[in-house]
Amino acid sequence: MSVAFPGALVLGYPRIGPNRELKRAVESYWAGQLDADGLEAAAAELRAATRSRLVELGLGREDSSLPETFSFSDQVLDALLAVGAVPGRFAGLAGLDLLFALARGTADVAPLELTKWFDTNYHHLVPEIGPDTDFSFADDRRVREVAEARAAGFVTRPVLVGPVTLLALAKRADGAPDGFVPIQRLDDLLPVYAELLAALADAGADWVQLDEPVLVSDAVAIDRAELRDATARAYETLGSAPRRPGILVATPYGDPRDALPVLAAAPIEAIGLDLVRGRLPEHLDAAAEEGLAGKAIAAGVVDGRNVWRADLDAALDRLEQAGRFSGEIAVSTSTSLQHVPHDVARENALEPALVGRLAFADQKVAEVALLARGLAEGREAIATELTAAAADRAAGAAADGVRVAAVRARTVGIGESDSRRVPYSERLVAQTGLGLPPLPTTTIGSFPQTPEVRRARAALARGESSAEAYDARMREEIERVIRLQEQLGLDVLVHGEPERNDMVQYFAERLDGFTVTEHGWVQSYGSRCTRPSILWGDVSRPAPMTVEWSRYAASLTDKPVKGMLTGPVTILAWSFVRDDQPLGDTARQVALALRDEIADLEAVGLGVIQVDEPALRELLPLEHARREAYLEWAVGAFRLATGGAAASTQVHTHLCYSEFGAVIDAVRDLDADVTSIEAARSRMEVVDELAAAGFDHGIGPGVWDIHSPRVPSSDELVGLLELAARRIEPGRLWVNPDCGLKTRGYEETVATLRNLVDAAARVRAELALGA
Ligand SMILES: CN1c2c(nc(N)[nH]c2=O)NC[C@@H]1CNc1ccc(C(=O)N[C@@H](CCC(=O)N[C@@H](CCC(=O)N[C@@H](CCC(=O)O)C(=O)O)C(=O)O)C(=O)O)cc1
Ligand SMILES: N[C@@H](CCS)C(=O)O
Ligand SMILES: [Zn+2]
Repeated sequence: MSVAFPGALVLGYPRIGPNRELKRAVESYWAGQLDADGLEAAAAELRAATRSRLVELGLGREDSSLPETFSFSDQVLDALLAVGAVPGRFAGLAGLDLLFALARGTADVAPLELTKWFDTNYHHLVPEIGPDTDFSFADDRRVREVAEARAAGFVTRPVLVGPVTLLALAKRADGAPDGFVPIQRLDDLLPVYAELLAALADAGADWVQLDEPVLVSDAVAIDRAELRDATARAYETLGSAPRRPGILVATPYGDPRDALPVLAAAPIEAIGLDLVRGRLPEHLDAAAEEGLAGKAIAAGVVDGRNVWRADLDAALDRLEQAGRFSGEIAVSTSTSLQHVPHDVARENALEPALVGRLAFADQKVAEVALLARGLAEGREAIATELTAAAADRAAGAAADGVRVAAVRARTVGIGESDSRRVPYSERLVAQTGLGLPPLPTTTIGSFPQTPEVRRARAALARGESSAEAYDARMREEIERVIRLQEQLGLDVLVHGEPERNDMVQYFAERLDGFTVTEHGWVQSYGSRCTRPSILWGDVSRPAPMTVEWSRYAASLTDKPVKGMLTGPVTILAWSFVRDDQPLGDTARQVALALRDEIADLEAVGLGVIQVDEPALRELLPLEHARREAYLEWAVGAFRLATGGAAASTQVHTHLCYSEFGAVIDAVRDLDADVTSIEAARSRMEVVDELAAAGFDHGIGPGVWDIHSPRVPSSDELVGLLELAARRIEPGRLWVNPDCGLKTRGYEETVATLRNLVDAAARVRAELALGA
C-alpha cells in the first residue's frame, strides 16, 4: 500500500445527530410523514455535518482519518445487507423497506432478533445464516457514501463489520442441520467482501476499516483456535484481493490476545488496538514482532466507552510504548464513539468542576487530534494543553462530593450478615400472608409510556406546568393502571412506572453522586435512545425515591402491589461511571441506597418488591479470566441491596435482553424469592438451565415477547406454560411477560394480558390447582 496511514483517527462517531435528528427523521418516515427521498436527504445532511465537524475538531479532510459509520439502524444489519444475507421471508422487499422490515418486522414477517453488542447497551440485529444462504454484493450504500464524501472534497474511511465478526454473531437459520455453524460459510462470504473492497477503492477510498471485535471475546460459540483459523483465512484472502484500499482491522472492546499474532501475520496494513480495555502485548514471538513492525497501529488510547476526559500524559506514555512495536502509530479512540453523546459543550446546567472532567464525542475527537500533535511534535509542543487538562482533572477529582466520608464509612462497615436473608424455606412460610394463588400472574413493572405521559413530563421540564399538576397527572395514570389490572384479574399489581423517564435515569436524578444531561443521548437500538446518567461521586440517597408512588398505588387496591427498583448492577451498566475506583466499590454505595429504599417501602406496607437487574449479563467481562471477580461484586451488590428485607417481604428480580446461560449460577445466587426472566423466544429454555443450576425458588419465565406488538393467543400462552410446568413444580411457577410494557401500546397490552390471565387459569385447572 502506498497511501500513508493517518496520524489521528476515530473508529466511529455517533450517528443520531446532536439533536436526535436521525431518530426524528426515521420515525417520521415510519409514520408516513416523510418519504424515502426525504429520509435519504436528512441522512445525507447528517453525514455532511459530521464530516465538517470532525475536520473542525482537528481530523484531516483528505487523509482517511474520518470514518464513514452512518447507519439508519445498526452496523450489523448494514453489513448483512451489503453481502445480501437476507432471510427468505423478506423476499420481495428492497431498499429502505427491506432495511426496516429486517429491523422491525412487518405485519406478516418477524424481524431479526435483537441482542446486545458485546458488553455495551447498544443492540444489534442477529443475522440468520444457513448452509444455503446466498451471498452477493447486494447493497452499495457504503460505497455511495464514500463517493458522496469525495464529491464534497473529503477522503473518508469506510467502516464495516468484518466477515469473521459478522458470521460469529450470526445464528443458525431455521431449518439448518444440527452441527451447522455460520462461520462454516466464511469461504463463501469472502469473495463478496473482496468485491465490496474493490468497489470502495473504485469510489476513492484509500483505507477501509473492518471491525472484528469478536476477536476480543470469549462470549461466542466458537473456540479460540477456530477463531484464529477463520481470521487467518479471512485476512489472507482479503489482503490478497487484487484491488482494494489499505485494510485496517480494528479489535475494539478488549484485547485480541492470541489473535494478534494472526493479524500481525496477515497481508493487511494496519491493526486497531483498544489500549483502554486491552493491553499492548507482553510477549510476541519473532514472527509476530516482525509482522507488527511492518504495520501501522491505530493505538486506541482515548476511551470510547465513557465520558471522562483522558489522562493525556498517561495516553502519551502508552503511545510511546506502542511505538516500540511499530514505526507508524496513529492516535485513535479505543472503540467507536457511538457509545457516547455528541458534545458536552451543549450542556448548560452541569457544575463547572464536573465539566472539566468530561469529554463527549467531540471533545474526544479533539483529544485524539491533540495527542497526535504531541506524538508528532513532542510533548513540549502541547505543554499548555497538557497542563490545563491535568489541572481540570485534578480540580474535578478534588471537588465536593467525589469522596464523602459518611458514605465511605458506611461501606467499610458492611458485614457478611448484611447480605444474607433467612433461608428460603422460612421466607416461603413468612410470605404465605400475601395470599397468592398458584401460578400467580403479574407484569414486570412498566405499562405503556403514552405520548401524553411523556408530553406531561416535557411540559414540566420546560416549566410549562407545575409540579403539582404533573403529580396529579401521574396519580391519574397510576389509578388507571391499577383499575385496569384489577379488571384484568392480575394477582400482583404494579403502579406502571409512568413517572419514570428511564429506569436508570429516574434513580440517578434522585441520588447524590450522579448528574444527568439535557442532550446526552446515545443510541440504544434502532431509533430508541437513552440519556445515560453520569456517576461522578460517592453515591447516597438524600430522600426516598419511589415510596410515595408505590404507597399511593397500594392504597388504591386490596391486591398486593410490587414496589419497583432498578438494581445496582443495572444502574452502573447504563450510566457513565467514575473510573477512579473499582466498580465493585461504587456498586456497594448504590446498593446501600437501594437497601434504604427497600426499608422505606416495607415501612409503608409494600410486601412485594422487585429489584430489576436486566444488565447482569451485559456487564459480564468478555474475557473468561475476568468473570469470577465481576460476578462476585455484582451478586454481592444485589444481595447487599436486598439483604435487609424482612422474611415476609417477597423480593423479586427481573432479567431480560440477554441469554442468561453464562451467568445462571449468579442468577441463582441472587437469592431472590421470585425471578422473572425473558424466555418466550427461546421457548422456556432458561427454565432447564436454572433447574440444572439447582435453582429452587420462584420463577416467572416470560411468556410474551414484548418486542413485538403481536398478541399471542391464550392457546399459545397455555402451550408455553405447559412447557414450563413440565420442567418446574407449579408451586414455583409465575405467569408474566418477558419484560416491561413501556414500548408497547395499550391495545396489544390489554389483549395480551387478558389472554395471559386466561391462560394461567386454564393451566391451573388442567393441573387441578385451586385459584
Ligand atoms: C430496558 N432497556 C433499557 C436500556 N437502557 C436504559 N437506560 N433504559 C432502558 O429502559 N437498555 C436495554 C433496554 C432497551 N432499551 C431501550 C432504550 C430506550 C427506550 C426508549 O423508549 N427511549 C425513548 C426515550 C426514553 C426517555 O428518556 N424518555 C424521556 C424523554 C422523552 C423525550 O424524548 N421527550 C421529548 C419531548 C416529548 C414530547 O414533548 O412529547 C424530547 O425531549 O424531545 C421521558 O419520558 O421523559 C426514545 O424515544 O428513544 C426503550 C428501550
Ligand atoms: N421494571 C422495568 C424493567 C425493564 S427491564 C420495566 O417494567 O420496564
Ligand atoms: Zn426487562
